[in-house]
Amino acid sequence: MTTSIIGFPRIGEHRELKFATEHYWKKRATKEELLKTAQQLKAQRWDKQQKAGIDLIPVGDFSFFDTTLDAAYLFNVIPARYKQLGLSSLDEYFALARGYQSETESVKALPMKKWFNTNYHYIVPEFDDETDVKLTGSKLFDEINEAKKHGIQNPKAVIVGPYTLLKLSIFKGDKQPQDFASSLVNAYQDLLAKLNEQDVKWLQLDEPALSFDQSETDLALFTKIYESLLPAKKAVKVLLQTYFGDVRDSYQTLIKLPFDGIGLDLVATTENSKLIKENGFPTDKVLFAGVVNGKNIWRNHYVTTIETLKALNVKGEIVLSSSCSLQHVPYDASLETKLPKTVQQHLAFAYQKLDELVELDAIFQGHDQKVLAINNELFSTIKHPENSQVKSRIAQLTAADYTRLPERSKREQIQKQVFNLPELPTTTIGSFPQTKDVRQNRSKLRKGEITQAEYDAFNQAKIKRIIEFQEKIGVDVLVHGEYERNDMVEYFGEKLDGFVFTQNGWVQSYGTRGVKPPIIWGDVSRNEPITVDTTVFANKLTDRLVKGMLTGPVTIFNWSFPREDITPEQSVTQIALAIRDEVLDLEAHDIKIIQIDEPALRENLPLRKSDWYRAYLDWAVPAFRLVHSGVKPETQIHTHMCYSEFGDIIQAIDNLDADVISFEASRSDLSLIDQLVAANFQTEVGPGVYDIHSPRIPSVEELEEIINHIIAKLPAAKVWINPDCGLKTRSEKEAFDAVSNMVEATKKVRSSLYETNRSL
Ligand SMILES: CN1c2c(nc(N)[nH]c2=O)NC[C@@H]1CNc1ccc(C(=O)N[C@@H](CCC(=O)N[C@@H](CCC(=O)N[C@@H](CCC(=O)O)C(=O)O)C(=O)O)C(=O)O)cc1
Ligand SMILES: N[C@@H](CCS)C(=O)O
Ligand SMILES: [Zn+2]
Repeated sequence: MTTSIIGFPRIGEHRELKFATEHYWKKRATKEELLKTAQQLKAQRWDKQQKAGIDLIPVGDFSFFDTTLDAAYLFNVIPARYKQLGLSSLDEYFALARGYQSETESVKALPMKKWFNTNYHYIVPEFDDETDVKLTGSKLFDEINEAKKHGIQNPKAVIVGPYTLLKLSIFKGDKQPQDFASSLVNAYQDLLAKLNEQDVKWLQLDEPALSFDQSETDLALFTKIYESLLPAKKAVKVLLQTYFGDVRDSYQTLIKLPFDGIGLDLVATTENSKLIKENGFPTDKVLFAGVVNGKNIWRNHYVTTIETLKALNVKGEIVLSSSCSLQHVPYDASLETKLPKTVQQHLAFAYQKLDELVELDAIFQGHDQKVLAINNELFSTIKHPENSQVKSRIAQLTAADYTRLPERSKREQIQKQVFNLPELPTTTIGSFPQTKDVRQNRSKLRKGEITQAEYDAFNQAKIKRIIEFQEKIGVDVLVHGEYERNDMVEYFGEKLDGFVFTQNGWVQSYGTRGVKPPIIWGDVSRNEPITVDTTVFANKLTDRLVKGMLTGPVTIFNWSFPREDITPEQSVTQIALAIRDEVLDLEAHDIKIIQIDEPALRENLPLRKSDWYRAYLDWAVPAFRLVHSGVKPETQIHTHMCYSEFGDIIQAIDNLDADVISFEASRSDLSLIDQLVAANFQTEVGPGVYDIHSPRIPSVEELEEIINHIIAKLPAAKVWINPDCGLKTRSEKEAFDAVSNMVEATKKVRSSLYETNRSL
């Protein structure tokens, strides 16, 4: 046994799981049809891995929505309000992930958060004082049986570990994570017993939470859990798997505990290699060396990898593995037929990464030096297109380019006067539903079935309709709807020089939703306007304010596959200059409010706090300022962020120096508001008043209550009212009803505010 992977993409080579699940949700397919698609996809993944020659194949990494939710469901971490719905287990599972609404019932979805520093989102499990943790589910065991039946003789069972499960969950009652440790240990012991019965040889417990800073209390909890759990393992070997970062504070603990294997990410950081070299690695444990990058799509440079492995000087057994689950990269680079060969030959998606592991293994064992030479030759020819103009523009930047004048409080006064908006102005985050006809229109353009003029005319009709809708219900700051965008990052990538695109490079973002990240291949520049035509078209249709809508440089970078020959700071600055030009162009075309979305700002924050500023925020925040520092005082700059923990970087967010920021806050119970108050946050804020990822429509009363809650804490003069993210994933009915309720609720709160003011 010499190769393994942590996990594999599960959406299907052609997103079969997305379509099957969405059909099931719309009652256009039966449960049996959905299960059949899932079965076929699992079989295909196993076949691919087996054929490639992977020795230890993960089972349990498949999911209908999210594997953290799968673990919570398996262990009965299901709040009573979902159980009370009396649904089938599959529908109950989906209710946790997406919320549930019927004639008589209405339950919100559990919160969704970014999975560490990726664009994948997990569902946050919820414990309360009534949570009775025990092994009640069977998914993992069913999949082990299924895999064995399919001919996978030696499956590696995979599940989120107990420590990470506790660290990522929310606790609604008085009980704290440590209060659930012993019942969780019992449940995992039962899991081990079942796997023993199934004659499973390896269990991979994913504990990526160890990549965060660990306090003494954290480590004590971790140790307590595993000291109790590991004696129950009997014949099952336990692999403690980490990824995305280093285990500097837990390494000593890990090597002392009786794990049979330890999995470390040797790509994201050099720290883990350093730990092994300096402290040694126990000969009685297997090192699962994460050497093939699960987060980026470039080919592995074998010489460097072999050197890294040799330098570890590990005397015991080494299994070559991926640095994290391969779910963060697309399935198959060989499906990409339109890329220039100069680019294509450097790509490795999940299938190619399986081959890389097997080839590396052969080289490491001294069998295949020819492959090594071919790989070396490939790397000697790599050449990223350079742009000297961009380089010299960056060289000439000074502090003034990063500073917007006058200061924000003065701008706030000027803008209030110029715009004369009512209290609690309403707006949306940008996108309106990307309905089937919108996608089909784009698909027809791609296939050459319609002309560009026909494509544009269709989108213009959509823009006209959505402007009319917003005017009719009384939204204060309008958007054009983003109909022309396949995605908020891919679209910008397509319009900028320096990017290349895949036809089928889909990666799961959450549930059934996927993205096709563009690839940064050369220096980035803007050679033509991007959004000016559509925004100006919308602006001319109404007397109300229309907000221009851009994606910020950090988000464009984070949600693309980045080149690795220049630093992230260099790439982001190049993109920032390109978006700056677009901002100034919009302003020159009479667009008075411009939103520059940065939902990924928090995502790429280093996992270790000591690296936050020096290694990231010190250049990421200025990059945003560079984008908007050139506009007039009366041009209002908005930004938007969603689905991350913002509490700990609130100051950095204020330092972006935007005029207004909209946040996702509704799914996380608006706790962000208290943090904003505590931080004396200066930017005007639009805390999302409802969750757009759920099909559930919030009532006017519910929204009134939320708005009142917000303005009880924040000064109404600084508050905007908006949904928590764009509406592109909703149906038109869901979006229209919810936004109408939001505007109606705002009007009611507004009039009661005026009443109160009058009576004072
Ligand atoms: C806001 N978020 C985003 C994130 N990351 C991004 N890169 N973009 C985001 O907007 N991260 C955080 C959050 C939440 N994440 C997401 C991610 C993805 C979606 C989403 O709605 N994805 C769509 C796919 C979008 C897209 O690229 N569409 C293309 C292709 C459409 C297509 O499938 N076309 C078919 C034909 C159409 C038909 O006949 O019906 C085809 O080509 O075969 C496009 O519009 O052109 C998804 O469905 O997964 C939301 C939030
Ligand atoms: N403007 C984008 C932001 C999503 S994070 C949208 O509305 O979809
Ligand atoms: Zn968002």
